Amino acid sequence: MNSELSQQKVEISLNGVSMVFGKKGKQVTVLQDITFDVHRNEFICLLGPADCGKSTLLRLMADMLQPSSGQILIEKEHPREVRLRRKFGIVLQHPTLFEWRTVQENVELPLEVLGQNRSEYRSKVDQLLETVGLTKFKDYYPWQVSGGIQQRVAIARALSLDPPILFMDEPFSALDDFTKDKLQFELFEIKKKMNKTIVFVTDNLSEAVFLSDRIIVLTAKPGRVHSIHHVGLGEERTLHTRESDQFHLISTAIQTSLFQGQSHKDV
Ligand SMILES: Nc1ncnc2c1ncn2[C@@H]1O[C@H](COP(=O)(O)OP(=O)(O)OP(=O)(O)O)[C@@H](O)[C@H]1O
Repeated sequence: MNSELSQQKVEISLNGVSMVFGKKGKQVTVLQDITFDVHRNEFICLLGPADCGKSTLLRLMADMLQPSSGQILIEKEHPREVRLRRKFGIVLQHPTLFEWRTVQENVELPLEVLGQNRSEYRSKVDQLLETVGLTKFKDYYPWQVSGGIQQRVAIARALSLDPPILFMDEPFSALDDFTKDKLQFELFEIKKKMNKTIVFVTDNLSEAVFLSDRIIVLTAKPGRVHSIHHVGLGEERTLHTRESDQFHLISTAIQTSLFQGQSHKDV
């Protein structure tokens, strides 16, 4: 571990986490003995081949599933406690917005459900819409805006209660390359501005390198931690980041890990 990282507070810790599903009368081990920490304000990507258990791992962290063995702690508590205190937000591949509510009303929904007073949260929501670049779309309905804008709405909604942690499951995979690049850049800026810890699932190497502080490379079935890579691109990401020597260097190293992780004999 580099010394800068060792000084940061551990926010999420996974210790020997395994997940076994029963499928057609058979037990299938999807994740095996997963151990790593996520530090406060870190951007971590879970990267691995299709079907290696990335989404399952994210769902375990978000208390949507319980591990078959091992332990997950967030701020030293069970994910359930943290979920009940609404200390994390979740963004999935498809934004699942309410079609009959405007962009602003979709973003406000979690605050409304909690019974908060609209006059008190309005200025906070306005600020959030500004941060994620949605101010000019706030009175539109989801069907009137593009897929990229819809996903921004889902991100803003996940941030509406100002949780310190964001779990994101392939949120940009359904978008075209141009929109994807734009949203990756914007997400990096949002993370910096709002000081969030982000755990992001992807099978896109370039996306993982562009966004992350560290990348956890998982092996093919069962998913295990093959290697953990410090990306080392610093605090600024620009249109030229992908052209840098460091970007190519780290991408090549991760590509090798992914390749090795496909074949368990090589791990
Ligand atoms: N509730 C469940 N019951 C049984 N099997 C499941 C369940 N959830 C996931 N699986 C299985 O776990 C395996 C891993 O799925 P998961 O979605 O976590 O992989 P992934 O790496 O995110 O895949 P992809 O990149 O293709 O989205 C799959 O074979 C899937 O069928």
